[in-house]
Amino acid sequence: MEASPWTAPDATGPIIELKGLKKRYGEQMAVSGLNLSVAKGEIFGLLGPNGAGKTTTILMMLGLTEPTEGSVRVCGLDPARSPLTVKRRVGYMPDDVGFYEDRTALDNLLYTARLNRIPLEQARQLADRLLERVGLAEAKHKKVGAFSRGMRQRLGIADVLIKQPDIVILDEPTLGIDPEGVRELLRLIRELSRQDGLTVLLSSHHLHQVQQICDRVGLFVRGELIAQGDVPSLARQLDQDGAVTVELAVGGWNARLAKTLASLPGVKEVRASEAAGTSEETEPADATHLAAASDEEKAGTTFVLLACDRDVASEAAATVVQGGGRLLALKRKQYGLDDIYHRYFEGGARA
Ligand SMILES: Nc1ncnc2c1ncn2[C@@H]1O[C@H](COP(=O)(O)OP(=O)(O)OP(=O)(O)O)[C@@H](O)[C@H]1O
Repeated sequence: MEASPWTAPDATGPIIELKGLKKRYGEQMAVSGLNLSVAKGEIFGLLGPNGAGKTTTILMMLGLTEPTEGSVRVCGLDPARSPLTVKRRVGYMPDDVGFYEDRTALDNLLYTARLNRIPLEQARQLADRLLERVGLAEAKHKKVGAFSRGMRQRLGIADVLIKQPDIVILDEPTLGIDPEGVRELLRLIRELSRQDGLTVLLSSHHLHQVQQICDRVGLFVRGELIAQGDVPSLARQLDQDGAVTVELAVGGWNARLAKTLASLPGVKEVRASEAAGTSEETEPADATHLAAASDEEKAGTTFVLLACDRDVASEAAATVVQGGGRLLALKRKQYGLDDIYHRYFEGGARA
């Protein structure tokens, strides 16, 4: 018989809570001191390179492997003590979902429903609804062996949803799917979170995809969550580490302006290039309103890139205006997860 939960599920608290979580395999520390909270309805992305500890963490959340140290709470339950209850409330989709290949999509779902003790009539209704939801209504009587990778993944989602879980954990859900299939799958995941209040934990290497749909992201490196937050807050963290780029389009550029900008505290480098034959590197991406400028004006425009260790945008603007220049465009570079990923994972400050 299953042990009773340590704490009652709390409607307002985090639906997933990991504290000081560690997992050791022999000499190898697969997960070391992980702290993480995920709120109900949130889409959280676990992002990290191979061997970072993502799967091990997921297995501990599912009660499939025991932590060496620390605590796991999923829906207020300890998965190691209440594995069956946790299994009922959490749907897990591994990166390669196993189906009965010679059975139809519908039969596979009904089989999962039976394992979860869902009465047949209810299971049929649920399966029909879910197949519709994941865009497989037409293919419900086709054998899964003939399904494409994208169709299998969508069926995988229906398969984890048939037991009506509170949380779904998706391990590399978009692996091997074509771009259109990826878009469809991401749209579906987003919809399930927003419309149905489902909590989604998504493990991935794919920065762009994670960035598109996750509310928050955790960066996993060598068993540690080195940073977590929404993308803008991770970007701010990146800025604080010293990497802001301010881009300006200036009319009436001159050597004095260059010198004054270079002397602003925090400015490390000033690079300027004329509009005619400008390099992409220094042309502000947001300089669209320059399109309205006359050729004469454009010809007199200089694109200026300031490499800084803090945000100097407003001081730079004031400097240009006070120095007699015309400020035609200004842009502070926004960092995406790509920049963050490279910074942290590939020889960056903390790597
Ligand atoms: N059963 C096991 N026995 C021994 N070592 C293991 C075991 N499972 C995982 N490891 C090790 O623990 C570390 C973390 O592995 P894990 O599979 O959790 O990483 P991951 O982030 O999921 O990687 P991937 O993206 O490749 O799936 C790796 O160094 C791995 O070799």
